[in-house]
Amino acid sequence: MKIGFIGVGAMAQAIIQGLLNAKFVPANDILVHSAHKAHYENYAAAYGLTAQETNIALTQNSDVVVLAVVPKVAANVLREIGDALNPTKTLISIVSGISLNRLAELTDYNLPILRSLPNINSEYGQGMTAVAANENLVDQRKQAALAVFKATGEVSELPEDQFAVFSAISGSAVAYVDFFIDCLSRAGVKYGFGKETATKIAAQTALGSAQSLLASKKTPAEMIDKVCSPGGDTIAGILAMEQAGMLNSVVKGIDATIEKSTGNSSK
Ligand SMILES: NC(=O)C1=CN([C@@H]2O[C@H](COP(=O)(O)OP(=O)(O)OC[C@H]3O[C@@H](n4cnc5c(N)ncnc54)[C@H](OP(=O)(O)O)[C@@H]3O)[C@@H](O)[C@H]2O)C=CC1
Ligand SMILES: O=C(O)[C@@H]1CCC=N1
Repeated sequence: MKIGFIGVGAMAQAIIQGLLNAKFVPANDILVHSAHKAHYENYAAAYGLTAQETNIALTQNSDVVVLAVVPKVAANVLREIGDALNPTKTLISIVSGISLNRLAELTDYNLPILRSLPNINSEYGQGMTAVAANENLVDQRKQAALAVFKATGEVSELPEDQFAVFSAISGSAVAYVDFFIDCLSRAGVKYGFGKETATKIAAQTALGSAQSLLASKKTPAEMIDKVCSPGGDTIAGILAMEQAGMLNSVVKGIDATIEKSTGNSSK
């Protein structure tokens, strides 16, 4: 199976590296093209991928075409490759905010299309990807498209009307979780730890907490209660964080993320 990536930015590279790590396909079966020749050619050369001169050539030579450009250029790229797509090829979009119907409208209503929203942790096989398939993507072809993301982490099939929220609490939330880790690390620095040491401690604590939460099948609140010894230090910290508006700050951040991706305000 030849997989072509239109765009080799941050998210495409994370998926490609995840696929290479998983040995999903031979490196030269991954085709790439992007806006800047030096960028996609150097990237292809570094990892043994196959560079393509144009988006159209990439589409013609791929079984699966992954649209990995930013939303504002996606429509033009889809119009450009429309004639090179046909129902024997699967179109996968990772573009935030573009519906299955809009993808078909810009190309061809007969195409098998998978709308996806991955996250950057795909690079290390720790991704979390939402997918929605159109009615033309079924059976083996659908399984092959899902396999691209299963090779790089967890996959959840979701109705399209949940994609914006998913994107906020997963795609974008990688940055928010890292932001929290950085906050812990800076607090460590305030009290004299070196930044590198503090970050390692905070990151391992976040990793261990997430793994323990999933393994325990308990709720986050139950895990919090186990850490808060009666009359102890942690409950004092939780109360101070809440007094500073922790929960509201996070929800406001998610509101802003959803508003940006949909143009709709929840208020
Ligand atoms: N970053 C993330 O964590 C996530 C991103 N996404 C989605 O992924 C998409 C890409 O985001 P991201 O990787 O962050 O963005 P980047 O800006 O890092 O990458 C965009 C890529 O598009 C390429 N490009 C621009 N114009 C064209 C064109 N006309 N033809 C071919 N390639 C073109 C650029 O080329 P060049 O490199 O040569 O300049 C670049 O490689 C977005 O739609 C975003 O919504 C979804 C989930 C998570
Ligand atoms: O910031 C963005 O627009 C993309 C979508 C989800 C994560 N990154």
